[in-house]
Amino acid sequence: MEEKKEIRKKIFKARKEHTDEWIQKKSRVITETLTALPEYKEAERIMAYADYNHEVITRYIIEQAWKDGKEVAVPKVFGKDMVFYKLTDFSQLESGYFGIPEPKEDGETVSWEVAMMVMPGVAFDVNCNRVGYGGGFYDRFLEKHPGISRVAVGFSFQILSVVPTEPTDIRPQVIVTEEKVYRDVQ
Ligand SMILES: Nc1nc2c(c(=O)[nH]1)N(C=O)[C@@H](CNc1ccc(C(=O)N[C@@H](CCC(=O)O)C(=O)O)cc1)CN2
Ligand SMILES: Nc1ncnc2c1ncn2[C@@H]1O[C@H](COP(=O)(O)OP(=O)(O)OP(=O)(O)O)[C@@H](O)[C@H]1O
Repeated sequence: MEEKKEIRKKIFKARKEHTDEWIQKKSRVITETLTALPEYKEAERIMAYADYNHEVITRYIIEQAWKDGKEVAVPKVFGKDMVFYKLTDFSQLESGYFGIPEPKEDGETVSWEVAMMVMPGVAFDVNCNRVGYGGGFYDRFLEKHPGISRVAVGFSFQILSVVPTEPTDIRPQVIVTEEKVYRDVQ
């Protein structure tokens, strides 16, 4: 099995090689599939992320969630933790941790009742294991909030047959790619 470091390197390269147009087109397809899921329909608030560097674009999901009357929040990093602030307009984002767009600090935080998390990731496998940037931010956050439903988004080139796991990993229950929906059966 490949090490996480090598996996990250390989996927970052693949992400760079895809054009903006490809990333936009497939992100729209992912949005269509994600917003048809029961997890999305049942959620009153969507805990999204603000994409950078050819991650799945979340703008379309966020816009749809606003149209559907859902509350939207995105994370800001503080030390080893993330705080989710309510997002009502993209102008509330500024460049933050490692250049990731983050909400300004004076925003309103949200509750995590009846919420769905849109999880980013670098690589996944068919059993819904996930490799992120290596900060452990999502594992730490989700450990404290087990009631939040977990839906990851990624492109099909990010799905590998097996990725390394750790005991602290918290798997998404669903992964949506432009080609397929993976559901955790374990
Ligand atoms: N858009 C987005 N926001 C997010 C995440 C994410 O995956 N995507 N996170 C998910 O946890 C958190 C930030 N986590 C991060 C953890 C480490 C690095 C980091 O070390 N980046 C370096 C090196 C990358 C590498 O080569 O491994 C860099 O960008 O230079 C970045 C983000 C919260 N916000
Ligand atoms: N609940 C937790 N409590 C303490 N440490 C944790 C917890 N979850 C993960 N960690 C630690 O965080 C580090 C990074 O974890 P991991 O490689 O799984 O990150 P990742 O899922 O790739 O990153 P991210 O969630 O930020 O995208 C590991 O050393 C791991 O032991």
